[in-house]
Amino acid sequence: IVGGTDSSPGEWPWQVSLHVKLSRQRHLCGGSIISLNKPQNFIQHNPNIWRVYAGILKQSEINEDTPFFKVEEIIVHPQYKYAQTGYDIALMKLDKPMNFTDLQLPICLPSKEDANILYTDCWVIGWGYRKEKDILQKATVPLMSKEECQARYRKRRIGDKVICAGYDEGGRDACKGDSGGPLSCKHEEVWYLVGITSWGEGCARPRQPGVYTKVAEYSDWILEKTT
Ligand SMILES: Cc1c(O)cccc1C(=O)Nc1cccc2ccc(C(=N)N)cc12
Repeated sequence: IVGGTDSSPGEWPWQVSLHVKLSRQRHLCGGSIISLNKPQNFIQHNPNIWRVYAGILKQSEINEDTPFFKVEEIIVHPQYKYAQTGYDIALMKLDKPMNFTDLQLPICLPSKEDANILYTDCWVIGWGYRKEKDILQKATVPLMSKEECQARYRKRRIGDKVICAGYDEGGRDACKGDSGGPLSCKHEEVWYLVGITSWGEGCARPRQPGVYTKVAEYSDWILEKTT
């Protein structure tokens, strides 16, 4: 996150840190807890190198004694190639059910009908660039129309299944390492997973907004894969 501020304990209980454990272990990207039913027919993606840390505020809280979830199965959207061409969404089935606490809770999924709601209180969070931060960073970002976003990214196709957010003057944005994390919007006292941090040209540059997977456009797919 660029231009953000420190989060408080329990402020974003749906945020998780995805670590990869090979010879070394490190934070790779974010993710969001959504409460699913029984997922099935998950495609394998070498799930056993992943470690999911929930209820974490600082990366320094993580050590060899910190509990984590293993990933039993991963499903990546079948049309995903790379972030810029969309379908940048994946589901991870944890190896055991998560008990919810004040520090680890699911966020609500928007329904397809919610695709046109004008959200005005949206935040992007993560432990990503710049300067890998210890404390989970948060930054509020205004959503942008598809037309304005397309005008900012002439060489790219900005379709209906992404949502853009950012400031024309730049300065506040998600960045590498925040990928997979939530664009959370509060609407009528409820938080919704409106977007998934996907890509952007650089980070927090003027007139180069952040591009997020528009979750409302995938609610059918998510439900199809998890019920
Ligand atoms: C390619 C690259 C780096 O190598 C290092 C840092 C940033 C970048 C980059 O151009 N953009 C990015 C690379 C990977 C994930 C990103 C996620 C969000 C944003 C965003 N601006 N909302 C930019 C990203």
